[in-house]
Amino acid sequence: MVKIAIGQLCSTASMAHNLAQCQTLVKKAIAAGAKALFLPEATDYIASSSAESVSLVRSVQQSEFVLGLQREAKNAKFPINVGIHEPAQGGIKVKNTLIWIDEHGEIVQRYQKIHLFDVEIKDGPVLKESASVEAGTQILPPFETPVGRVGLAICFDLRFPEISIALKRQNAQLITFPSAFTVPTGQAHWEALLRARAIETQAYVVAAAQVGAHNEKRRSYGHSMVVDPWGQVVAKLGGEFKEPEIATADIDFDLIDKIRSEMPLLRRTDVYPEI
Ligand SMILES: O=C(O)CNC(=O)[C@H](CS)NC(=O)CCC(=O)C(=O)O
Repeated sequence: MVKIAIGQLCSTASMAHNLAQCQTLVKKAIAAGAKALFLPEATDYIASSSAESVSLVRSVQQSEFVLGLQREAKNAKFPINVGIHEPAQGGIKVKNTLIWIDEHGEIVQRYQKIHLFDVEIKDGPVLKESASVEAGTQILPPFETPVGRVGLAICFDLRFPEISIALKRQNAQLITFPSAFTVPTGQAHWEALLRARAIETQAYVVAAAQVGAHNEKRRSYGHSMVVDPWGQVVAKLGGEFKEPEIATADIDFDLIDKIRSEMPLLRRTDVYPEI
């Protein structure tokens, strides 16, 4: 059994301000006895346009935000999973990535978001992530951490169960979906999707989310949560932003093993392809 924390905040275009919010979250997570902190998608910044996003991006070696979090991780010997932006080749677009900073402060794993959020919902959000973001092309194999074997995915990837199924096949015990969901799609789908991914993978689903108004145009749904491998919501935050908040959950490895042995989900790869 090991405790994890999810952090919920409202990132703006100020990386210094976002780092300060994360430093608060690290303190709260450690005080609560957590052994790792999971932060949302795009925690380094949320811009108000594609052009602003491209103008803000820095390499990890030059990002005050990432360097600051690496210092936190190293000083406290405390792993941090955080969604950031990184420059793409050519300097025209950015990558939407998720990095694992280990207890030595080193970036040891990196996943690049595969599915980009291009939507045009009538009377709802219109967003074209692909205007500024380059899509990833690989599912990252799950990796060992002090809080279990972790598989990485980001936000809109949640709607594509293939990633979760592939991570489960490779024995992930925790699957992350750091997010910045829109309010209407969050109200309609967020919890149902997260619980479905947990139930079908029999893994913990760890979903740290952005919350509140980032700028005049963008607001996120919040409701960060952790779902256990039986589909129960075991940690949950709200949908209003007042201050950076954490919630904690115990990761019970025996529960994962018990559920997987009591109800084996053996795939019929003779009927449909293995993912
Ligand atoms: O823009 C950034 O910097 C950070 N990226 C995001 O906020 C992304 C792309 S706009 N948001 C989503 O994928 C929301 C998905 C969603 O809301 C759904 O699937 O319903």
